[in-house]
Amino acid sequence: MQPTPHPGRIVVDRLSKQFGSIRAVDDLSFTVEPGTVTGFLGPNGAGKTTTLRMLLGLVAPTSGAATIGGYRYAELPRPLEAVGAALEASGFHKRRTGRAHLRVLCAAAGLPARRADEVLDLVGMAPAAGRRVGSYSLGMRQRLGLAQALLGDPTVLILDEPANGLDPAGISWLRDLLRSLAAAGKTVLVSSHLLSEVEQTVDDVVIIAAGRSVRQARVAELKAEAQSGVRVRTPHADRLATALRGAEMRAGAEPGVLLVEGVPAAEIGRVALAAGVELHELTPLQSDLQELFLALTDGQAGIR
Ligand SMILES: Nc1ncnc2c1ncn2[C@@H]1O[C@H](COP(=O)(O)OP(=O)(O)OP(=O)(O)O)[C@@H](O)[C@H]1O
Repeated sequence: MQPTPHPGRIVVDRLSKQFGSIRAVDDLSFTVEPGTVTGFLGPNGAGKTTTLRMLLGLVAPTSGAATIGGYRYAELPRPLEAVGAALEASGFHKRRTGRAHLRVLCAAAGLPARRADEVLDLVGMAPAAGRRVGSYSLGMRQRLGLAQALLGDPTVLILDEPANGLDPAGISWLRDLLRSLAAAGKTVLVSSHLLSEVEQTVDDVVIIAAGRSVRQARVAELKAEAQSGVRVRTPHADRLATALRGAEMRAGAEPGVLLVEGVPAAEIGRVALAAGVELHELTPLQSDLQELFLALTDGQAGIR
């Protein structure tokens, strides 16, 4: 007998979708674990939304399977408690208030009406709960979409470009919310076409281009790869360079500054200490994840 999968585990297994002559998703496989925030990244047209729609049973796969806790969406015993999703911030009834919109959904799902106010509060929309959705800004509609996704207190949260339309304070708020949901054991999958937008939010990334997986990794791993060196300032640059022999390095623009590639800052510190070299600065240079993302997806970009 197969072991029962964790109810929060998402498994995408050799998933493909053909739309006429376009292979929107092509033999894609990945797993998303509970307790993590995973970024689902790719350029425009890469196949992110199509994949999420297949996960949510809104589009039938041409082949392969996408399951949540071992079930295809349509087979989930209690879908609202299993999965909450926000695909796009439209499709709201413009003349209803945010509160009324959510109360209709509560009634349909057998949830108490007060749950509408609880989730509006959770997404910072309590002050606008009584306003018509038609008067909401894009960012407010995004928050309402998120509130809707959270209604059933689901184990898994699937969000398509949730940061769209949010201001910097909103993005930072979203980051904290998603991190706290993951810390509470939920599975969070968020799509984005900007790695830089989600790099501080996500633990893992699945990067796709032209419907295919190009990279799956921990963000920390990608950051280490994209790391563009360590700046070291010392009055004994020559001695340090000798002690670090073998490492790739060049002199910085200022005297006493060395730029070292491929050796972590901690290791440079250790070598300097062992060699009795005084350090005045040891700075890992800003990694440029977006550059790495572009390099990974280059030439296979989305628009087909
Ligand atoms: N219903 C459909 N009929 C035909 N083609 C479709 C359909 N839905 C998506 N596609 C095509 O499938 C490809 C993938 O689209 P998808 O919306 O999944 O990409 P995406 O990664 O979400 O892009 P974006 O970042 O621009 O939202 C595109 O070429 C798109 O035109």
